[in-house]
Amino acid sequence: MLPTLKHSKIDELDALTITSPDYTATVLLQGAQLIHFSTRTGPDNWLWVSDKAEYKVGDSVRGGVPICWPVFGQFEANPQQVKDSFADCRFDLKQHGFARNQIFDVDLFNPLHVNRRLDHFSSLTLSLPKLEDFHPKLGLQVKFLFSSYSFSIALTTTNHSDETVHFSQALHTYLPTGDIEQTTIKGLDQVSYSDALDNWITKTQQGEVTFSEGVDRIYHAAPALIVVEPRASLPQIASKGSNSTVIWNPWHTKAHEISQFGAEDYKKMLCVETANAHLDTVSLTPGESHELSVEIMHLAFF
Ligand SMILES: O=P(O)(O)OC[C@H]1O[C@@H](O)[C@H](O)[C@@H](O)[C@@H]1O
Repeated sequence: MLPTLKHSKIDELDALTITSPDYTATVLLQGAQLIHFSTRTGPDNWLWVSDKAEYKVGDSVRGGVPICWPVFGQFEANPQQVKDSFADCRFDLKQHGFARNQIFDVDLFNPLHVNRRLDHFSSLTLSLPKLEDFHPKLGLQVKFLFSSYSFSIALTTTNHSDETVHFSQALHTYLPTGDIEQTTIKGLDQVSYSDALDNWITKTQQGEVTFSEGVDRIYHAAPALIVVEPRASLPQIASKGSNSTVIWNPWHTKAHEISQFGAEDYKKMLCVETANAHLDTVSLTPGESHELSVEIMHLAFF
């Protein structure tokens, strides 16, 4: 049976749900935000979404995979060339850009792709509509691929202006965990990072990443990662077009500063973000495109 696409409303927001016998995925048109993916063998949501999530126009939902674009993090913390590229931008770039609050257009739903290994995928392609007065002129297309064992999200940014544009971005993936204090991330040993909670000092990761206090770090590399947590599943994360990885958990100490976030939520989530952020930015000459993508598989489900 081919996957089907159904439109629904979650409170104020339009959602598209793709259903096949092997998997289910739900994407919000606001922000092209994936909020649910599950498979027959991994039936719980692979993404963390806050119980306090609000589905309101103009507010990014806390959870799933928000898209930070065309600027990651606080605008002022970006390199000067990014700030210069967006100096005349009339959209709100204070934190994580503005794409996460925009309503995307649906370009295409394709229920069946087959790869060389004869795995079946469906795809959904959304794009940022042409925005009046968006300067510099950048296009953004978001393509989701769903299969019985993985999902991927690819952001393609195209420079339609007549000058070089420098930007930053992230696929801000929220993952669930059974217990943050027993969660580790493998793959970042010896990678240097900027510690946002310690004056942006550069440090070097020793061994696996563990969580016993708030973590807000930008690692200066994007290797393949495995998240090890107490439940049986082991998300494996592969990135392309990315040179930085953001790891974030606000802990109870900052929980109250985060919207749509409960006091205890930090125990059950972590963010592993596929990014070009902080010292790492993308530069596009006129007419050039760049693709950033993440693929998540669950090893234990094979
Ligand atoms: O509350 P927001 O805007 O969704 O941001 C959440 C977090 O996003 C992370 O990517 C940042 O590293 C954190 O510093 C930030 O607090």
